[in-house]
Amino acid sequence: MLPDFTTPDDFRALLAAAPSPDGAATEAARSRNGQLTKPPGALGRLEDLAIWYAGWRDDPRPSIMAPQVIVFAGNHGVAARGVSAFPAEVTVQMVANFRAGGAAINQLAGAAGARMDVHALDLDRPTADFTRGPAMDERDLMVALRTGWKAVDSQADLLVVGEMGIANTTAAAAICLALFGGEAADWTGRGTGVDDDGLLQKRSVVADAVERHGAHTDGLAVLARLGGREIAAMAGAIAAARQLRIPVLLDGFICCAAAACLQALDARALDHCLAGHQSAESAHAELLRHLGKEPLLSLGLRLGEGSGGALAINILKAAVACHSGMATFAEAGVAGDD
Ligand SMILES: O=C(O)c1ccc[n+]([C@@H]2O[C@H](COP(=O)([O-])O)[C@@H](O)[C@H]2O)c1
Ligand SMILES: Cc1cc2nc[nH]c2cc1C
Repeated sequence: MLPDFTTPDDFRALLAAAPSPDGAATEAARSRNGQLTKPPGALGRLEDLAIWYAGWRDDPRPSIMAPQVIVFAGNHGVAARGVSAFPAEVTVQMVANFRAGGAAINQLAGAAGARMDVHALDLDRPTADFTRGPAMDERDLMVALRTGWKAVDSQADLLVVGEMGIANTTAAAAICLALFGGEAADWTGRGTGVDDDGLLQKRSVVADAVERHGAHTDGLAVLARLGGREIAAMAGAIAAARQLRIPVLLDGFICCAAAACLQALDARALDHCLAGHQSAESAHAELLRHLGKEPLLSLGLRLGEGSGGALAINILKAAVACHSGMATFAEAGVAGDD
């Protein structure tokens, strides 16, 4: 059962008390892996993926039958500052496209055998322009966090969270600058494809925002001041998945910025997460280094929507299928190496 929360302190307490992978299931999976009909280590990273998954699911021989993809959408006041190649109306238009089945993520979730849910958060009430004040007040932050928290299906066995929000690469860059420091240019990329002038404008908006709000180590303060509703909802969903022992495949730059806010709250908060892919958004590689995550895929995607996470479901499914479905040396009558 998923506990509920109402205040930021409740949320912090839940994160601090979140479950860890099961040691006995991990060890049993490691032992099984050593008996499978292949030279030791020959399935490379797939072996570690399956053992990791087994530990989180508390099942030495698991399967992935019910992956869930959730796309959260939000609108950003900072979009009015000329930081995106596309107008803010695209957010609501793409939500209609997700619901009609016409977006890339519909196809990628389908190809991975995942159910897909879409949550649009108050699209007609954009967050405040964070160069002028906090993007969200505490109430808005808690509503968005709880939307994400409650969106996770407790019966899912793998989760991908994705987003749609024009201007949200600006918010994600500001979050990274506030949490990790450096220069605005280090964290600011082209998003949907701004030109050179747009990139300069975006960098100055990111620098202004962090100058106004200051660098912070508190993940909830950073989420409220510089984030957005879909970013907070992704953080809520990732945190809920941990409570439910549902492993998570992280998506691109914005998803990982949401995850970074959780990591700032608790160093172990992302232990149940893997990086699904490395986005082409220029700062994603550095963000993944800060999260200590090695991406499963690197295909030049810079779409968001959960696309890279959804693609990676297929890799994890394949790893778990090998682990749980292969014969052991004894079962197959194949001579071992001893
Ligand atoms: O996931 C990524 O790494 C990623 C990189 C660039 C753009 N996006 C998507 O593009 C939108 C944000 O881009 P922008 O230029 O409006 O900030 C938002 O809807 C994201 O889903 C996503
Ligand atoms: C068309 C379009 C689709 C998207 N999907 C995620 N972000 C997006 C941004 C745009 C502009």
